[in-house]
Amino acid sequence: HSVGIVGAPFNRGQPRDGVESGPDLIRAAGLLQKLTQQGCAVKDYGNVTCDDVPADEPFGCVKNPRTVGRANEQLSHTVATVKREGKTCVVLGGDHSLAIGSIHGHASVQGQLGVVWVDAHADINTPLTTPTGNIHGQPMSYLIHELHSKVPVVPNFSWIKPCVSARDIVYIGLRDVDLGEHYILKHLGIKMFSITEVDRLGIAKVMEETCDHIFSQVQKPVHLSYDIDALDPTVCPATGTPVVGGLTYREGVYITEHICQTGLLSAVDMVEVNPKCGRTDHEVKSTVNAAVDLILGCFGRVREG
Ligand SMILES: N[C@@]1(C(=O)O)CN(C[C@@H]2CCCCN2)C[C@@H]1CCC[B-](O)(O)O
Ligand SMILES: [Mn+2]
Ligand SMILES: [Mn+2]
Repeated sequence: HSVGIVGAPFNRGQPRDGVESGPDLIRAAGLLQKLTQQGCAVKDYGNVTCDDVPADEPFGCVKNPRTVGRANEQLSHTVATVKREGKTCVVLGGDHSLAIGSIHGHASVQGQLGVVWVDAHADINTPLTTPTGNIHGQPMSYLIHELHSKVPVVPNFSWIKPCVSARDIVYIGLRDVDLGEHYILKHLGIKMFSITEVDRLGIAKVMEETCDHIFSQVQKPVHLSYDIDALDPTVCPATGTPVVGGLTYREGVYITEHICQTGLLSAVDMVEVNPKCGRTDHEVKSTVNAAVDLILGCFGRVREG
């Protein structure tokens, strides 16, 4: 595997400090060395700059729109460069608003994508449905063709062209979905496996059905957007919006191993690691180490050795 690492220390998509340290914490835990040891060719593209845009007043409810929009435009260009160089792109977050730039840049080079969104949350609020105004709860709404007419043009977001079809999306791990999001998911008929389905079917069947759904019409490159809060807070406590009853470590890793085996993984985001949300050093380490292991699973690490 040829891998390009991009740091996206974004924190303006949500209110908590600390998530901007995610990229360098994950690097410090040895991600690049471990990928190299398991046979990957790894290139580090450094961190995308995301300086605060001055006077970044809310746009309706939407908070920090200009800063988040500008940072994602930069990220989109960087991800496109990594893809043009023929590498699988790994974006290290940073909050989940980075999926705007990551998926946009990916699609600008690869065209039609399959998106697997692993998360406790759907992150599909529009500027008009968001209960918090935090853009990390909204990224998908800016990217989906079928929602284009429902999303107002936010300052510094006009560069975004919708690039994902509702039928090419699968959610895994949902357990905290807002009313407006649930309406959107049902109205668009988006495939989702909540934690209830994971319990009912088992993770192996969930992954089999996920791949059947995404590859039903045609094989396409896969964008895996992995929010660390999909895993249970006992495994990954150091995150901004923890929700009880999450995926086990084993289920989390199984997802990445299965996606790896398709041979179609083209980009992966690893987001929402926030060291300041860990109460002890052990909690931070547990969260960061899980993030590293999930990424290693994307690139061929198998637990049997
Ligand atoms: N839907 C949300 C939004 O702010 O839009 C509301 N939710 C918090 C709220 C707390 C009270 C019970 C209901 N949930 C967080 C989520 C965004 C998560 C972003 B992610 O990147 O962590 O997934
Ligand atoms: Mn989440
Ligand atoms: Mn998320």
